[in-house]
Amino acid sequence: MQSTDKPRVAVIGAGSWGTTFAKVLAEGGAETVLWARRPEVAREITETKRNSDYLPGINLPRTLTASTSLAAVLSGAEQVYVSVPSQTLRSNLEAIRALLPADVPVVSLMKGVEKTTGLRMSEVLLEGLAIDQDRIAVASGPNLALEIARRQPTAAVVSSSSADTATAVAAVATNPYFRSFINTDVIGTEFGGVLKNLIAVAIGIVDGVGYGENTKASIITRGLAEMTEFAVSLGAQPSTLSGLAGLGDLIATCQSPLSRNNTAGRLLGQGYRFDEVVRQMNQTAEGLASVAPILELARANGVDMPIVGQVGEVLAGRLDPRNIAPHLTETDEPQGE
Ligand SMILES: NC(=O)c1ccc[n+]([C@@H]2O[C@H](COP(=O)([O-])OP(=O)(O)OC[C@H]3O[C@@H](n4cnc5c(N)ncnc54)[C@H](O)[C@@H]3O)[C@@H](O)[C@H]2O)c1
Ligand SMILES: O=P(O)(O)OC[C@H](O)CO
Repeated sequence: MQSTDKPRVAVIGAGSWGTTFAKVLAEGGAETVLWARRPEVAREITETKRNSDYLPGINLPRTLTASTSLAAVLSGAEQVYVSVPSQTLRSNLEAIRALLPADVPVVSLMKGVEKTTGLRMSEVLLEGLAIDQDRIAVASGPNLALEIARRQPTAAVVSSSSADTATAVAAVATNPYFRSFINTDVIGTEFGGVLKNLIAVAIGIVDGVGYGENTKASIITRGLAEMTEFAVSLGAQPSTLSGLAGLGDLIATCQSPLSRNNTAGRLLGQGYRFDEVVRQMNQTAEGLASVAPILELARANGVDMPIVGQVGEVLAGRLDPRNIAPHLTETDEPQGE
């Protein structure tokens, strides 16, 4: 990155999180430009400093502008942040690849896995952009967009196989109300964000059914054990799963009505079918698409995921949501905690 006081950064995706992260970067001092898919969204952000569809009531920084031109947004960017729905990343990268400035860090803000391949978002970035792995970073943590857009104090973690890249990104993605820590455990950081969504769907389901705090605490606690076993089996450090990207995000997502995954679960628990829930959600609930590929990876690695498995059964319409709670283990045999 050039050593200017105001680095120029690009954010791809003007939904809730892309817009909020752009606000974080701009309020940390970066010259920030957002890429929006829809012209009316780009116009509203640039002209009225609002993104009313995604962040109602939030005033965006005066310096923040948006455009539908990827070339204009990426030109001169010293860091690039990507926040589109995970299932659309690969096709978005086809347009980004030729326009990406040389040698700049590319940061995934996403929390899903690709349904067709089971790949994490940093792996899709690696394939789709054909850049050095050390240029790729991911940012994750207990980061509900609307709270951060309201400048409520929050921490995140930036992870890259290169500590230098993680440090450079965290230095820019920090402001008085948003603090970025760093680590080099990309696998643990990404899987933390993906897996907590699935547990949040389970929590939403039992909430919708009407079960109380004991049920939810049991699912959160056993869910963290399930998340940790899965992620460690795929190469994560256990400590990452007890950090911001694991436990931290699990707490935020499971207890907040702002969470789309939690909301989707609640609708399922109230008796709506999967297709009805998808129709009602007008924002991305990543967990719904990640269940199947995560269960596939778990099977391939010999990991039991009873809670995520039950979520999959509810989504498929094979399990009554009221029966999800007792299924915290694969068998009725007593097990060590
Ligand atoms: N919203 C949050 O609180 C939050 C926080 C942390 C991480 N995330 C993650 O950020 C990612 C983006 O989530 P979000 O909340 O911004 O979602 P969103 O639904 O609010 O916005 C998604 C954005 O991607 C754009 N997009 C680009 N290409 C698209 C395509 N082909 N199809 C559909 N939309 C396309 C949409 O126009 C929209 O602006 C997800 O992986 C999510 O898990 C979200
Ligand atoms: O709204 P959700 O469920 O996608 O969760 C948002 C963030 O990931 C919380 O950290």
